[in-house]
Amino acid sequence: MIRLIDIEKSYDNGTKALKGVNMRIDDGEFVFLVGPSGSGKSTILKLITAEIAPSGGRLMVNGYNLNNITPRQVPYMRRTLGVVFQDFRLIEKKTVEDNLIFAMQAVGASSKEIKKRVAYVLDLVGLLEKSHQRPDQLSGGEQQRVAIARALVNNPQMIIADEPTGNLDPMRSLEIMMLLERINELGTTVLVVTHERELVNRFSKRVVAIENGRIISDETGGYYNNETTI
Ligand SMILES: Nc1ncnc2c1ncn2[C@@H]1O[C@H](COP(=O)(O)OP(=O)(O)OP(=O)(O)O)[C@@H](O)[C@H]1O
Repeated sequence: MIRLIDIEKSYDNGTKALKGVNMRIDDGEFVFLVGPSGSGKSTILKLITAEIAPSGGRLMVNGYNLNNITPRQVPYMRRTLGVVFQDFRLIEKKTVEDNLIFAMQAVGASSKEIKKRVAYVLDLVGLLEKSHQRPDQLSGGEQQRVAIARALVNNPQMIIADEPTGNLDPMRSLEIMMLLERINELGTTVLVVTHERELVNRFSKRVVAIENGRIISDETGGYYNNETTI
C-alpha cells in the first residue's frame, strides 16, 4: 500500500513541485496518474522510490515509513517495487534471459528459483521464444515487454510504469497496457504515469489527475475527458 499524506516537495531552487498531495493506493489496485508536463508526476514517483525525500508530510510505501527509513533499508523497500521506464533501460549486451537472470542474482536468488521464475515471466509477457536474443534484435514493444518481465521477476508488490508507451506506436501501446492490466489481474498493484488520453479512456480504471502540484481529480473510469489539458 502507498500513502501520501499532505506531501509537500520543494526543490533546492525553490520550485514547489507538490503542494499538499494526499493519495492512497491499496494493494491490488490499478491506477493511472495523469497530468500536464511539469505538474508533479515524476516527483511523486521519485518520492515513492526514495530517490528524493519529501519537504513535508508523511509517506508510506509497502510497509516502510519513508520519513524515517534508514539508508540500509532503502534497497529492501525498493525490492517491493518493479519500475518500468519509457526508454526500457535494458542491458544491451545481455540476452533477454540474461537481463532477467542478472536482476534475480542481484537479490541473491538460487539458480533453481531463477530458472523457474525467468521462464514463468517470459512466458507471461509472451517472449519465451526470444529469450536468447539481445534487446537490439527486438522491436520497441518487445523490449518494453522484457523490461516489464524484468520488473516482475523478483515478484514485487507493485509495478510503477513511467510513460511506458511513450516510445511506442498506438497498437504496441495498447498491447503494453493490456499486459499491465493482466499483471494487475494476477495480483500485482500497478501505477502507470501517462500522457496518453485515448489509451487511458480505453480502460475503465482509477485515474488520479494532478495539476500544478495538486490532485485535482481522483475517479474511476470517468475523469479523463476532453476539457482537461493534459
Ligand atoms: N531537480 C529539480 N530541480 C528543480 N525543479 C525541478 C526538479 N525536478 C522537477 N522540477 C520542477 O518540479 C515541477 C514538477 O516536475 P515533475 O518532473 O514532477 O513534472 P512531471 O509532471 O513529471 O512532468 P513531465 O510530464 O514533463 O515529465 C516542475 O515545475 C519542474 O520544473
